[in-house]
Amino acid sequence: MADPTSQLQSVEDALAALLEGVVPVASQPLACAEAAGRVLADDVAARLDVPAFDNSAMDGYALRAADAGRWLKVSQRIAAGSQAAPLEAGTCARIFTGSELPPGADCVVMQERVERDGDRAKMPDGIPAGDNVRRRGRDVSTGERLLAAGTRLEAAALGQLAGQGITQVKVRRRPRIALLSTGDEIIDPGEALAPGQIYNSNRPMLRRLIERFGGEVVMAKRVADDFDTTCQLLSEAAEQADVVITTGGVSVGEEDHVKAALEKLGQLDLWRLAMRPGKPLALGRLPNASGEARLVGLPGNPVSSYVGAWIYLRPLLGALLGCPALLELPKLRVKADFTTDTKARRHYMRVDLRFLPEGIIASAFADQNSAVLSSCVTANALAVIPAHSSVVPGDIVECLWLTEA
Ligand SMILES: Nc1nc2c(c(=O)[nH]1)N[C@H]1C(S)=C(S)[C@@H](COP(=O)(O)OP(=O)(O)OC[C@H]3O[C@@H](n4cnc5c(N)ncnc54)[C@H](O)[C@@H]3O)O[C@H]1N2
Ligand code: MOO
Repeated sequence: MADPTSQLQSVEDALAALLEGVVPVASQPLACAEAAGRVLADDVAARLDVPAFDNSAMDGYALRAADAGRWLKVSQRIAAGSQAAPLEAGTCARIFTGSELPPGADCVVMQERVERDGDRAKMPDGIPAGDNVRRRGRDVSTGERLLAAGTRLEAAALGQLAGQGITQVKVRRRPRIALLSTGDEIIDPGEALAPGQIYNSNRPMLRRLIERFGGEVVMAKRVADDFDTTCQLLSEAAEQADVVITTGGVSVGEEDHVKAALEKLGQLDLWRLAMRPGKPLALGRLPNASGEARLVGLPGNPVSSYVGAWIYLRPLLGALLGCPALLELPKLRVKADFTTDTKARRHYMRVDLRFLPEGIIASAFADQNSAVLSSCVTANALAVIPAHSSVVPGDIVECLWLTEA
């Protein structure tokens, strides 16, 4: 009998097939106030120097370094937001953090180091020129690239845009995702559970991951275990979405119709992978009015869907968004505290990375079965255990950190 693992495809081949020919989706102008989490479509150039003028890093006194060590008259007070007058020779200026440095001054001394007597102040010795001065353009110079195309607009990037007075940017539209849940046994929370039925845990789980990866779910339907219905809903989904995701129905059972429907309507690129969980995962294309939608057929077992989403949907959304940070999960090499061995499939084990003073330790969830979703709830990484290998406590394993970008 033929070895059932002999035709398994590698994860690398599957990723290459999945990303082959994928181009970023169209862009749209969007108010910065609405743009958190979105991906920049174009580079953004700085239109201002930041800081816009030389200013003080401390509350204290501005002076010429050459006047250090002397009693100086306090000739002006420069509050933040006001314009400084040139500094008269042999005097100092009372200044505050962020206030403009007066022309002529070249350093600032913090007030704790200064003795004050009426309108005079005693400066400490040996203040180097430039001390406590934040030079114009130190952070950003006009014309330079402020943010690169493909940047995900998170907190610091939104701050950078606001710092330039920018109110609108061009972002990629959110890739549209259709989520089809196959299986006659699947019902939605809120409905009464009959014997043999189970609730649809994959749909809300994948919806959340898709949102974290920058996509939006435009269609979410259940598909009965029936070939014609599967064909009809796959066609409908392909018209509405950039990516059609199915869960379940990709294995070898008589009620598994996704693969056959895909072969009838479009093209099956790849099926059956040398990974655990996720062996029956199917990748393909469905024609639609604008060309084609990609199909990712995730296995029904919740852990297989969850892991498949991190390994395949995250990079696919990265390619559709033109966002390099989403293409690959960050890798860490850390010490394992568990024992395992693998057969013909690479194992993506759900692990908890514990950040201890002595280093990072990967602890594996005890039950790694692909139907046990509890293993994903606290896992913050996947330990990648190569096929035909074994691990004992203390071994170094490669882990993929489960972070959205
Ligand atoms: N004879 C074989 N049987 C199976 C094989 C095989 O190689 N030969 N592979 C097994 C592996 S590995 C996996 S993974 C599963 C995946 O099968 P399907 O993708 O066809 O998924 P289903 O059979 O439809 O469902 C599997 C399992 O998951 C539950 N499920 C499905 N959808 C949901 C949902 N939305 N929410 C919660 N749970 C869901 C479903 O009830 C089943 O228990 O096939 C093995 N079999
Ligand atoms: O490939 Mo399956 O996902 O191991 O249960």
